[in-house]
Amino acid sequence: MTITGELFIGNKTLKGENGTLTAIAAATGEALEGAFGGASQADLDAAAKLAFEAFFVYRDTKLEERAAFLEKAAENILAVGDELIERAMAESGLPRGRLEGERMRTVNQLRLFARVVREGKFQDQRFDPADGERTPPKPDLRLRKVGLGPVAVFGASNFPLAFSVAGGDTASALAAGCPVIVKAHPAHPGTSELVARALQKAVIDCGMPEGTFSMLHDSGYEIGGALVAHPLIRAVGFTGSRKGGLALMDTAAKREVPVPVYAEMSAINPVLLFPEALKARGDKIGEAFAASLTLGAGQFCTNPGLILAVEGEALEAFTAGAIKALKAIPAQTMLTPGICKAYQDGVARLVSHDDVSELAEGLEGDAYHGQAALFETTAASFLKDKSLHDEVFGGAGLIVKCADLAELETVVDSLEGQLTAALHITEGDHAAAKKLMPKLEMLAGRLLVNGFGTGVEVSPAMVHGGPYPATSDARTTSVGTMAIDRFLRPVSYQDMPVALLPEALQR
Ligand SMILES: NC(=O)C1=CN([C@@H]2O[C@H](COP(=O)(O)OP(=O)(O)OC[C@H]3O[C@@H](n4cnc5c(N)ncnc54)[C@H](OP(=O)(O)O)[C@@H]3O)[C@@H](O)[C@H]2O)C=CC1
Ligand SMILES: O=C(O)CCC(=O)C(=O)O
Repeated sequence: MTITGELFIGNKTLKGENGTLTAIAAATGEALEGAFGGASQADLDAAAKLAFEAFFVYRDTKLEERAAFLEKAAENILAVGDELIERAMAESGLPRGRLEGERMRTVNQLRLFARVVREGKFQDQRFDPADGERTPPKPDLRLRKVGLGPVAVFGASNFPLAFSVAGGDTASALAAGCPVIVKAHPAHPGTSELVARALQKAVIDCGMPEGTFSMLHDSGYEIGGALVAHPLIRAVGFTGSRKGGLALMDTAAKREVPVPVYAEMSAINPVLLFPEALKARGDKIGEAFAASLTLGAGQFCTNPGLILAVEGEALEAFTAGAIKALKAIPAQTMLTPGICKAYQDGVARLVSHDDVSELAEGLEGDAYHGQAALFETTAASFLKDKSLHDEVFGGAGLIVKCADLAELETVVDSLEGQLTAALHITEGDHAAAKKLMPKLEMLAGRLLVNGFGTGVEVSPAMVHGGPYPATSDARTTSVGTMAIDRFLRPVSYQDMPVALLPEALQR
């Protein structure tokens, strides 16, 4: 398939004329096939108008039809074939195996939401009958949840498939009955085009209203901001930097009618190593940590960037295991030259920090590669300098040595909201771990034992979220079936004649 560089506005495609964006090969910095035309305000208005009109039809589609549409989208993505993987590899620098896995995660995520739609429980229908005998008399009340309206989705740079055009935000919004306008991420515009074509075809194949899906490219910041500000947009899904998420939250809050922005932003995902676990298998945990830290060049928001443990011989065994493993890990291509530069700057800040020691580096690589790095500091230094709490997006980890478990708890208390917190324990650590549980529940959206948070399972019981700044709203998740709740709101019907009730509430 030729990459046309076009915008997807409802069922049409057209070349945007508001500047041009070029796709860059992550490994070489060279231009790839396709010049992508940036959307204008008029293009955005056209997509938003179609989405708003489509909403009134799409929200009332039969659940079976909506589910079949999501399944068709999954089928069409698979039908793009290897071209999708090849293009995503070139644009992101991520390896084939990872992208093939990510494609199946994306497809299965759409299929999972199809099952959620078919089941219908997300509508949360409630019936509370009238009671005229009660004092005061009680009205007949019925409730169901409805879609919020058109949703803007910002694709993520680090997951060109599972968190982008047809990723979790899009799948959950479409499942909720909300049309979607995607702002493609400039790191993978060609991949975005191939997926957008599959989604647009699914809309047409399944006879969904035109405007159920659109996708725009932005040659600067202008259209992304204007999309969030657009009065016909009713919610926003975003995965990316804290700076970007905050800017979009600010735009949404300043609208005449503010709308929710579900932003998944930065995290350093603390890993707590408890004494008995360290004694039993410190070196093995160290090796596993090095592997998780450097997965996908460390470009995961769930990356385990912070190790907390009590200093001593057992911690040294962990550190030795991690150093040995890390030194053998090849540098990997990073997603974009900009992300690579930000990573190198972050590492350089740690290298030159007076209170931080560099323990090891991974193998050296080429210009656009991220070289893994491991650092250590003391709890006192970490508590003193808040800049050490900042995410370094990539394969850099920081070990914080604590005098005892009480000091480790003080460090936990000092942390910002996180996506995950991992505990490495044996049975002998249970009492110490249990004591920390209430604090950890306050800290993170997902608590996990004897593992690392990278690789989020798409499940009904998953929370991929957490207190600010991990996300903009700790009550939600961006992965798993509960993600649908972000794009729904409840409506109550009081003493409504049956003829006026939505079909699902007529009984
Ligand atoms: N924790 C995490 O999960 C992740 C963190 N990051 C962090 O983000 C850094 C940059 O990566 P990137 O993925 O580009 O993330 P960004 O947050 O910079 O960008 C994400 C998306 O939001 C858009 N955007 C950002 N700021 C604005 C704004 N003010 N107005 C309108 N649109 C905006 C971008 O558009 P455009 O680029 O067209 O301007 C892009 O489409 C990384 O180095 C890393 O630190 C990145 C990915 C995931
Ligand atoms: O670990 C994962 O599978 C998902 C990570 C993620 O959401 C992200 O890096 O943006």
